[in-house]
Amino acid sequence: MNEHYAQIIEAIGEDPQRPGLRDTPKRAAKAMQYLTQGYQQSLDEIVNDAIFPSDCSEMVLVKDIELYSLCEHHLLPFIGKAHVAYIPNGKVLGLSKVARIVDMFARRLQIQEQLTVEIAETLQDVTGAAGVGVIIEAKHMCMMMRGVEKQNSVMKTSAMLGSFRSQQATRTEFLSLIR
Ligand SMILES: Nc1nc2c(ncn2[C@@H]2O[C@H](COP(=O)(O)OP(=O)(O)OP(=O)(O)O)[C@@H](O)[C@H]2O)c(=O)[nH]1
Ligand SMILES: [Zn+2]
Repeated sequence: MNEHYAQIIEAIGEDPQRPGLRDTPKRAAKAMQYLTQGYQQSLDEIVNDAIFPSDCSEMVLVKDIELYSLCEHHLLPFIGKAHVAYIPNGKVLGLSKVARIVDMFARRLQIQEQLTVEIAETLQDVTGAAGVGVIIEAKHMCMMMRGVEKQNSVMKTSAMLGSFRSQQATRTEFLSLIR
């Protein structure tokens, strides 16, 4: 990856040998590896068996989980928040693991719709929940720094599974809790 970044720096008309840029390919490669570390992670490792028996059957919501992802079309960041809720069905998941699941999928090349669905389906698989709801609101640098250059538009996506899909009351509760 270092070599490729050096080529990109050259291709934009810069001198990869000038002092300020000499270590840039290495740094950029390291940063890119960090931003896409989700590919190296496995769900088992992330969840680490932090699934606990519980009688709770009320909604669990983790709101305002910040996320940083990369749009797969331009490799530019999209940045925002995820709100993740589920209705337990005999088991609850360690609180931090919800955010870890968000990060595992965000730290990949993504489109927001796919990211939203992947988080929802994974939480469903891991917990066997009666229902899962995920909403992501994000700003896309590819729409702000370039292209159509809209600074205030926010993309909102949702994925509703199980009772979040079939029961209006559950969906309404979720939406009112994140408001
Ligand atoms: N649905 C969806 N589209 C996205 C996402 N991130 C970026 N895009 C869009 O992907 C599209 C790619 O369109 P193209 O016409 O192939 O690329 P482009 O010429 O760079 O498009 P512009 O951004 O309109 O200049 C653009 O409309 C982007 O806004 C995302 O998460 N979800
Ligand atoms: Zn983009």
